[in-house]
Amino acid sequence: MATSGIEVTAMNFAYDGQPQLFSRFTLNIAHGSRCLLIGANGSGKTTLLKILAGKHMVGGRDVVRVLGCSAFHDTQLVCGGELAYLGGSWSKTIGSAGDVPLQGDFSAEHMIFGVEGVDPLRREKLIELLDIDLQWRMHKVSDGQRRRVQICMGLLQPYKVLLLDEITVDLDVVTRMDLLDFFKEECDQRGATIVYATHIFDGLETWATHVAYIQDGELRRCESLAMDKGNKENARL
Ligand SMILES: Nc1ncnc2c1ncn2[C@@H]1O[C@H](COP(=O)(O)OP(=O)(O)OP(=O)(O)O)[C@@H](O)[C@H]1O
Repeated sequence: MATSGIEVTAMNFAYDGQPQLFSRFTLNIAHGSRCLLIGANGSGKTTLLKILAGKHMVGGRDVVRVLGCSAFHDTQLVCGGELAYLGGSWSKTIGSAGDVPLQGDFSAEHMIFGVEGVDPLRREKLIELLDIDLQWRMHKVSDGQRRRVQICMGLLQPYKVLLLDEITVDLDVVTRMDLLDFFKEECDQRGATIVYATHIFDGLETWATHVAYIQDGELRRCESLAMDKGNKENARL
């Protein structure tokens, strides 16, 4: 069964009062791929992921398509958990104050078990994988521990498309590798599609199936890595 993954067609985008960041930008990511999104600081990776996550309205319904639906207009994609975005710091937007870090004396258990309609086995697996102590108080843990709870919550629903923006940056090496293995399993077993923006390439040479390289809002390269397996070129990602 052929299912569409991510399709961006001739997309134009600029932040208010800024020059055009994406101009007639086109990208196709096949269903079931693990695509690395790479590029220099400011090249547009986060912006692209947020657009794919339906956080910005860009053009009409046909410009940014995820799983055959419009990323922005078809809100059931995000509400139903099929399209998930994990990135940035854990914050909430408060009116004119902008993004304010999440504060408050909550336990990890309160946060994780607060997500409704979750398969308990999947939840158990994630808690174990991320080595989370349910008694952690969220305002007293390290950045990496807080990040693990954030990742756990973001993965509780079995997404079909997962957009990751540098989320493994605070994780220790072992947890990062375990998580990458979990993502690979999710693609192989459930046909999930993952786009992962990162600057840390350790262990990704054989993990990724595709790489997309953007420079100043332009797609410079988008290709399969499968043919290159074992090729030293990949090690220089
Ligand atoms: N909210 C915003 N308003 C205006 N301009 C923005 C905003 N967010 C990002 N930009 C600009 O858009 C461009 C792309 O930023 P973006 O965050 O997408 O890059 P990036 O590739 O994710 O960078 P990094 O690797 O540093 O995370 C940059 O020039 C940035 O200054």
